[in-house]
Amino acid sequence: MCGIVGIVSNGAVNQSIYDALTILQHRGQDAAGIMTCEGSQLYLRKSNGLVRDVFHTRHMLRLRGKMGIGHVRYPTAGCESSAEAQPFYVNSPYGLTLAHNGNLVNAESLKKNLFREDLRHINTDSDSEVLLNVFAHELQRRGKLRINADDVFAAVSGVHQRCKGAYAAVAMITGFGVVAFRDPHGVRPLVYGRRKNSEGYDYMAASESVALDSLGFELIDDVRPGEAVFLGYDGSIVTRQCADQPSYSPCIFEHVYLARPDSIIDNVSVYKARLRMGEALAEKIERERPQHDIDVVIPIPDTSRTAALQLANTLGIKYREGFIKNRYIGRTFIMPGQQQRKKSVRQKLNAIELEFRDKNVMLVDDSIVRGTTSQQIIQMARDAGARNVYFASAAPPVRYPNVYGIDMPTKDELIAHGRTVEQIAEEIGADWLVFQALDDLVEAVRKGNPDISEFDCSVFTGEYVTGGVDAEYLDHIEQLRSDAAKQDRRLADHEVIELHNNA
Ligand SMILES: O=P(O)(O)OC[C@H]1O[C@H](OP(=O)(O)OP(=O)(O)O)[C@H](O)[C@@H]1O
Ligand SMILES: NC(=O)CC[C@H](N)C(=O)O
Ligand SMILES: [Mg+2]
Repeated sequence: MCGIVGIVSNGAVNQSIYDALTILQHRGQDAAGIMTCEGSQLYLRKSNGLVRDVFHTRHMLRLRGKMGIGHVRYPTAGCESSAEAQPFYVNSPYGLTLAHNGNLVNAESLKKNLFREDLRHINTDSDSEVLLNVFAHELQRRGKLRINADDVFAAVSGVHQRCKGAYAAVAMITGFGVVAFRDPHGVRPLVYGRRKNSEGYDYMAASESVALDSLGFELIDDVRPGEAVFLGYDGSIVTRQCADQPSYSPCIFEHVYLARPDSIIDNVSVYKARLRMGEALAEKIERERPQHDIDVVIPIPDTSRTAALQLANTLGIKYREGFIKNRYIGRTFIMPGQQQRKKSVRQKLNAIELEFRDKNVMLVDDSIVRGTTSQQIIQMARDAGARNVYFASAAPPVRYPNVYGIDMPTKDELIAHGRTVEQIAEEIGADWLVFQALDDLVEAVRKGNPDISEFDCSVFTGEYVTGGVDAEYLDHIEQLRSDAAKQDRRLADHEVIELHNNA
């Protein structure tokens, strides 16, 4: 889950793209990049770090032009080198750049085909560079010096035929426009909107609607699964369905954890979905333990707050902010290494003792993935004097790897994999553990938009909506992306062989 944005305006876009990336920062904390276009010239700045660290005034001044794309990265393929920060660039045809959220599951075979058949060289292990080159090849096949929106849509159709997996992307065609497109299952989110300018409208496509809101854009619509939205350099906008058989099957984990609560994804308010998750979980608690002795409900900040609040309301129990979050520490789950994640929980959260002493506390989190947070937080609650520590997860047990843009590729790193609920409770040290039922989670989200035919629930079920994910593939990514493999790569020297970058 990276964050992407593309803007076409009648004035400079550098500051708007920067602001949008800051708002999407929760989707990727490892690297950031902006590419802008002025006439036939492209300007790029990308590097590892948070948005505020990557772009200094001198970079911003050089990012000229009234059209551009941006990216915040949470790597799920390749390595963490700044050379794999995005946007990516390829010079032919026309000078193309691309920013991608998601993960291709057939990147390796595509890479071979690109080399053998399309005569294209890929310089990194990033699947996003593959995606860009497939798009480039499909556009090149049109064989035109001057293209129109139909050519762009035909190229997106070509991408849909060749690429498998999850991709929400913005691609910029030098001097011509920005196209935003989403894979035929719509796994990762993408919305677009407009803002009035002196001549017409500025257009923006972004991962989440909160980026539109904050910059004064009104939401037009979601980019539908398989659809492409072309934002012309001349201020025009055209949309087209480019997939033969699109199906609405977005990732449910966006609603559990990834997205901001103030976003609306596929017409579902994330905030309301989380409230409904809290309500359903409270009802399950009442069914399973009508005689419970919970004194107080305490969320584990940040993401679980919304669900925990409604859980407490439904149970009719006090809701208390017993943990205070250090606002300067980012999200721990999307940090690159387990050591860093472990250390960050303690730096990030601190208990207010009076909310715990001699009480039966119910801690609520949105999900338990590796168990890093829950293990430590339960101990902190005990250290603060809690009599009993109960734990509720607003999502079902996460038992299977994600292959669509969330970096949890190794089943053995998941605390719920191969364990019963009782065993998980023992592992994390909870006196009682309760998980949301999958049907209740699906219902909580679907209620916001009954047109969604199914959700990608693969982390809970092991069923992958796009197909193309078999045991061999899962073994392969496990070897590439386990914590141990990543640690080895981190120690290796990453020479940055890059095209021009505004350092
Ligand atoms: O079981 P784990 O592997 O610890 O993963 C799950 C935890 O990680 C996330 O929090 P995070 O700190 O990333 O972000 P938040 O502040 O948005 O809750 C999530 O909200 C859970 O608290
Ligand atoms: N989380 C994502 O969306 C990652 C995008 C891409 N696969 C990368 O690793 O850079
Ligand atoms: Mg959390």
